[in-house]
Amino acid sequence: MKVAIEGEVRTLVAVWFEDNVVKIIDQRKIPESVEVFKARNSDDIAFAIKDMVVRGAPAIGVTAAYGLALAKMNGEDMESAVRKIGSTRPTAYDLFKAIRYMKENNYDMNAARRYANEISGRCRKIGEYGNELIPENGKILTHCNAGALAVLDWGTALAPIRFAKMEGKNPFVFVDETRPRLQGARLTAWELAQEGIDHAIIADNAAGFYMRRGEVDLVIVGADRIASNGDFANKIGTYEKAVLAKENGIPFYVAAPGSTFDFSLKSGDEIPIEERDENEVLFVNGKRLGPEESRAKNPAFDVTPAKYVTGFITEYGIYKPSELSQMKAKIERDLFMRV
Ligand SMILES: CSC[C@H]1O[C@H](OP(=O)(O)O)[C@H](O)[C@@H]1O
Repeated sequence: MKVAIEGEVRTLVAVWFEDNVVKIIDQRKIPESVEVFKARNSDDIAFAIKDMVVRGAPAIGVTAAYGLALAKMNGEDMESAVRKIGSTRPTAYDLFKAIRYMKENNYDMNAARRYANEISGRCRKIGEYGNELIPENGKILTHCNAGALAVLDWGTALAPIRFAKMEGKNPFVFVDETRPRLQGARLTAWELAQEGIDHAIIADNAAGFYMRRGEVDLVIVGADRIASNGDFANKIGTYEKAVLAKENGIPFYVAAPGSTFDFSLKSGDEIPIEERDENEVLFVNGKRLGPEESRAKNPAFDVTPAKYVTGFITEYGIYKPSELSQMKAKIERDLFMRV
């Protein structure tokens, strides 16, 4: 996807290292503007992840990788830098995978670049495999943003849709707006519009309406952490979409690279769920929605049991939840992934 960045038309990547700073597309500003947040140290990196300047499991991992390499370049105390970045957001497993990878590779900038390139290439494979699931004129529902902005360039859930578009299959996407931070309406819709992929933003509450009317061929979502048994955490609201898909006999797929799988967890009950500031729910664009007296609850993710998952689209292929042990074996033989 080509966009104007700092006055120059270039291929969009969510985060990169340039001019001795980590440059991050500021996702808080899209779709009004495309602005670059410049991180000069680990404090800036931690802020960018926590405040969702950058978000999306793989993109958080890549940002952490570049951020730790930057910290080492700056001569920072690395234990402190790791602690700061590692304590930003608890759910996305890619964050912890990236930290382990960088530690094993002495926080070297070339290792960060290698991490980024590996994630990008793996998500391209997700696109190739997932494309096989999309029929001609296929209608796909997705939740939140699992696109280039959540990864680097291809995305995860949007990667198969990009391949289907390139292959002339004319896909259509139902884009859940995804309250409260509206990653669907703001980010997924923006990515699809940039690439001329036909889509419609829908209220989160409207997904079941279209599923029951038989207008959705399949659901593809991203993930933040996937447990050994195939339970997975993803943006709040994913669980109810999965239940509705099963109720309506619609295939439900989860697209994620190996860096999102946490085989140390037996089930999704063990996945830490981030609670975010209540004001993300109480306010939209600075305007309070409810009365002053009202409080809000704001879990950023929910866990979907494996029984609702048709398959996981990964760089190794497509696996049913019951086949994840085969994928675990592949990861254990994968020099990059097995950290
Ligand atoms: C490709 S991972 C994207 C994943 O991350 C999002 O959460 P957040 O925007 O809070 O980082 C959401 O769960 C997406 O599916």
